[in-house]
Amino acid sequence: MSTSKYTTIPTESLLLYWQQAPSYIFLAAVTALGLLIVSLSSVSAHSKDPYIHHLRGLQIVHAWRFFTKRHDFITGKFRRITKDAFEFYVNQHRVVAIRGETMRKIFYNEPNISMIQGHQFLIGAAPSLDDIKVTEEKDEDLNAGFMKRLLVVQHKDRVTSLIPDLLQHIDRHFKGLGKEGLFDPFKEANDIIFETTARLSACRELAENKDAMRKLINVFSALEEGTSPTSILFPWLPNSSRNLRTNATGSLYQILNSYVDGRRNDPEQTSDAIDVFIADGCSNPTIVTTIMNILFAGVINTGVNTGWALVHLGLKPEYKAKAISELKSLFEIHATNQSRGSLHDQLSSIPLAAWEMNTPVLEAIIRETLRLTMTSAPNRRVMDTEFRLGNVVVNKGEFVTYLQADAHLNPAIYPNPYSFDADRYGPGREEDKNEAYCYLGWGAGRHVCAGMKTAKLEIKMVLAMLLLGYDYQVVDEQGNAPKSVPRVNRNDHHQPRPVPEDKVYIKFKRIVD
Ligand code: HEM
Repeated sequence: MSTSKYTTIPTESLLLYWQQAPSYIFLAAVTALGLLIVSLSSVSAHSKDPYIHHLRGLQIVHAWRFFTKRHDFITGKFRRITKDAFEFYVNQHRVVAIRGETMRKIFYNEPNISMIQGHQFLIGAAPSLDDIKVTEEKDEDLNAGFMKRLLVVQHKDRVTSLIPDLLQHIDRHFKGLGKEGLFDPFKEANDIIFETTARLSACRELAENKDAMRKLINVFSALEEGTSPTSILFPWLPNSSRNLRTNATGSLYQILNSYVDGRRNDPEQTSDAIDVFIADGCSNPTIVTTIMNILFAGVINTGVNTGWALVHLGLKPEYKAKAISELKSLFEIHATNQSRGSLHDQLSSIPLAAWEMNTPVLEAIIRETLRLTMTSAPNRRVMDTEFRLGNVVVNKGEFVTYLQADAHLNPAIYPNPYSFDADRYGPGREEDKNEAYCYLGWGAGRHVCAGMKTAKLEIKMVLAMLLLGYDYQVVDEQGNAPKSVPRVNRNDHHQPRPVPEDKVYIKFKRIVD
């Protein structure tokens, strides 16, 4: 009898053994083989450009780090090299990472590089009806069509008429948390912004339906989970996260489509966005795609930055006091006899123009919040002929990536860059003018955020409601004041919340009726 602990499989039974192997063994083997092929095939590919540092080693390892630890990967590599650009490969596609003012200026100004294609390939996550084989009519430039509809959604008359509703949504949400207690600022800010963005971009029935809101929020989280590095780097592998993504997009379509149908069948026409789109002759897929994209922009950026603004103000009493005083003086100027009721009624008396133009303290707080949060990497794909960034050349079809942290956390531009200091933009300092395009919170050059006004209004309204309606402090898991400002999870390029060890809460007590 053999004493070996290993079983020897005779060669002739290997085939049989393989055929009978459970499917996960098969999957693992296919994965390993795929990894090997991808790694080996890209290991030696590199340009001879003397201005670009070529990352040696297995390209799949670099690509993996780019998708899982993007911030650490890019900053770590730049720390070790002297050139201002390095290249690596993602699925055979060359990606060039750049740094410094000269290349940043060209990156943000160049017309022939595509932001959409850059983000689609190197970030993913945005929902697309292509994933569920629902087609939009393609007779218009889709991006131009989307921008046109975004203007409709953000038209000042519509937004003005919706201000009372938006404030009521925010107030109702906060009231739902009770008179005092603890909440997670990132979760609640995310949910509130989701609701207000749904009110702005879709219709009242959707924003007021708590179940539908909850389902949509869950679907958006599933979309993020469905954009795993594996699904991007090994698109040919059977992959559960891709199924998750397809299912999530399917549910998203179903929910939003039912509201579009609902409005189509309702004889009463409102000024809600869906009705305006229907009146403009848009098809259901076009309307659903528009709402999905606006919600997505709101979810990934507005929610997380609102959460951070609440945290920074909670930790900086001097800015909190300044913000409260600014809001109270707006009240005094704009309050009418009719607006002496609840907090949201009172805030509704502040006109849109005043929210936009007469809130310099809140503006500076948002600006500084974004500088600290928005440190990930916008991406571009070269569409026409080669793209020259000074001496660095990127060819048609290839990608360029620029880490915003290169500017936002650069001590030569923003002294003491990790500290929250909303006065750094004021007269005499103006640190955001220290270099060209060194403030990138809302983008720059060719791609400035098209939803900035909406996002700012939403953030200001949430801050106003919490600052005027509550006493609040930021506390850690033990209920104590945190010893330092929570660190941003800079490797999360979807929603940079605090790193898990620095999780914080808002301890609140309502002080108005
Ligand atoms: C605090 C919230 C937000 C922040 C910080 C933010 C930031 C940005 C940034 C940095 C860019 C440029 C990206 C790049 O260069 O690759 C951008 C572009 C864009 N954003 Fe926002 N965004 C926010 C909210 C929104 C919202 C709510 C919408 C829609 C309602 C929106 C719509 C867009 C669009 C359509 C573009 C592309 C513009 C273009 O193609 O030129 N954003 N945003």
